[in-house]
Amino acid sequence: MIMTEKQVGGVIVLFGGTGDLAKSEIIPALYQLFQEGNFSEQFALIGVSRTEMSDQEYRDFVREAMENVVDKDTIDDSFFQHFFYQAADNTELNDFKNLSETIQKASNECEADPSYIYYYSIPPSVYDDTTKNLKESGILDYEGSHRVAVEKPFGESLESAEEYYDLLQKAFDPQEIYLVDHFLGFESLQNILVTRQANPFLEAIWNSDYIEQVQISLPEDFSIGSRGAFYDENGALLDMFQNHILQILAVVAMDLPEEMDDKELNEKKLELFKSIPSFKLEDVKEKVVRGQYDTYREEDDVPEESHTETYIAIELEIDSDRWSDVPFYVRTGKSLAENHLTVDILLKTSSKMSVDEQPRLTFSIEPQLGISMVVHQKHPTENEEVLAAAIGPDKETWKTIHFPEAYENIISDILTDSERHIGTFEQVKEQWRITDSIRKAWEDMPKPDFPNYKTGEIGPEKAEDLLKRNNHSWIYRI
Ligand SMILES: NC(=O)C1=CN([C@@H]2O[C@H](COP(=O)(O)OP(=O)(O)OC[C@H]3O[C@@H](n4cnc5c(N)ncnc54)[C@H](OP(=O)(O)O)[C@@H]3O)[C@@H](O)[C@H]2O)C=CC1
Ligand SMILES: O=C1O[C@H](COP(=O)(O)O)[C@@H](O)[C@H](O)[C@H]1O
Repeated sequence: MIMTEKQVGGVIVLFGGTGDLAKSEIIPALYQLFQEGNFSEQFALIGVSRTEMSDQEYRDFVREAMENVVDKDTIDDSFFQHFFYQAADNTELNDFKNLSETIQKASNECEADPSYIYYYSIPPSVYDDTTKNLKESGILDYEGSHRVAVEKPFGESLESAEEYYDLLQKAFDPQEIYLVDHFLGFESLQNILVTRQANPFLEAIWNSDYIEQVQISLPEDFSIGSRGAFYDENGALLDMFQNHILQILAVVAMDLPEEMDDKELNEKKLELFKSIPSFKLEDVKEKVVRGQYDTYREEDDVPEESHTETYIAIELEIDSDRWSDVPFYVRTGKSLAENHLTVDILLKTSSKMSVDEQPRLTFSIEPQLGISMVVHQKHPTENEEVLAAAIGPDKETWKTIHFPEAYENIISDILTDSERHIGTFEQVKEQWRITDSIRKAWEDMPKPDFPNYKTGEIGPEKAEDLLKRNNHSWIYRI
């Protein structure tokens, strides 16, 4: 159990309750928290989307979502009694009057506590109307506490993120606003911080004296599926780099505070973001590679001439003494040969002999978990040779532990007023500054020659060249 000694109740309004994210992540996480006994009987969830459905149909939908992730014979039916549904177009104030009635009905039936969470699992384009209508319909005037959770990407640029946030602040206090980046909920990402803090020898080498380069890799072996409309507007830069990748990079590169409390960690992370320079046009030409997989333009809701990138590889620099001249390489893409989330810290070697693999420390975040290391050792039979040998991870320890899913940690934070796995708006603004600088340069460059990589392969050739310039190469796990 990850939440608290105390069970929580209240009302969750899940906007986008029929969408991909609700089905694949949010509902299963809620079920897990329910199963662990974190919810009291006094809780209700209202799914909202434009699709017409009865409460019973929504309960069936939720059951189906659960059947995808747990054995259907083991599902606890009492979970579904807490679910209700309201069809509403979030852009229509009138529909919020119906929503208000459904909230009252669900609250009465479940005797729900007067604590309200509004989860925006909806396209960013409807965030503003949702906030306005929640306020104007009087829902936010109900007695009790009100919190809002907003999915990434938060905004479409620094400017629009500021506008969204201003509007949110007209309806909610800053401490009631949760900007969700679910990667921060990965236990194995948080583990990087704890490992650094708990092993002083690591902090001692966590700098350019010992570290030659860092690689953060998030290749995905699946396509954009049914998310064409959303994806084509965003691309890999906004979908993965602006949020997840920059947050991972911050966890790896930030200075550690003296006290590992949430506030100080967030401040150190903000300092790190501020030390990443914005990209200039020349930097982008040299250090940013984009790609598109061969069949992307045939996907549903994707224009035939789309120039949206489904792949990016970027070399970032961090302007600090700790990281001077250490390149941070990041890459992500759809329809690739690999599927994992891995952070490789490549270490300098003093070995005179040439060894194929460089010494490194690896944090495997998904789907494998754990830490492993490659060190240079004496060759057992050839006295004059050195070989690279792997150490760990300790699979036996991991086997005995249940790792909460990312969304369990995130939702648990929202329910319990914690900010452990939540970033801040100041960080989001810095993330946009960096991202916008790349986008601005792209606007001034000729359109890329897309598509430029084959489904099921490692990505565009130019991504290889990006590292070759520095005599480095990507670590692939195929
Ligand atoms: N899917 C994923 O893996 C992840 C998604 N996210 C973020 O989560 C959010 C949702 O993504 P995802 O679930 O994939 O998107 P989907 O397109 O699958 O779902 C969107 C949901 O919003 C509803 N919706 C859309 N427009 C309106 C409207 N005007 N009024 C009311 N409801 C509306 C849709 O239902 P209907 O059409 O019936 O109205 C649907 O339930 C996005 O911000 C995305 O960036 C974040 C992390 C991962
Ligand atoms: O936010 C997103 O994340 C997923 C990857 O997250 P995971 O938890 O499924 O590994 C990514 O596929 C998606 O495009 C993006 O919107």
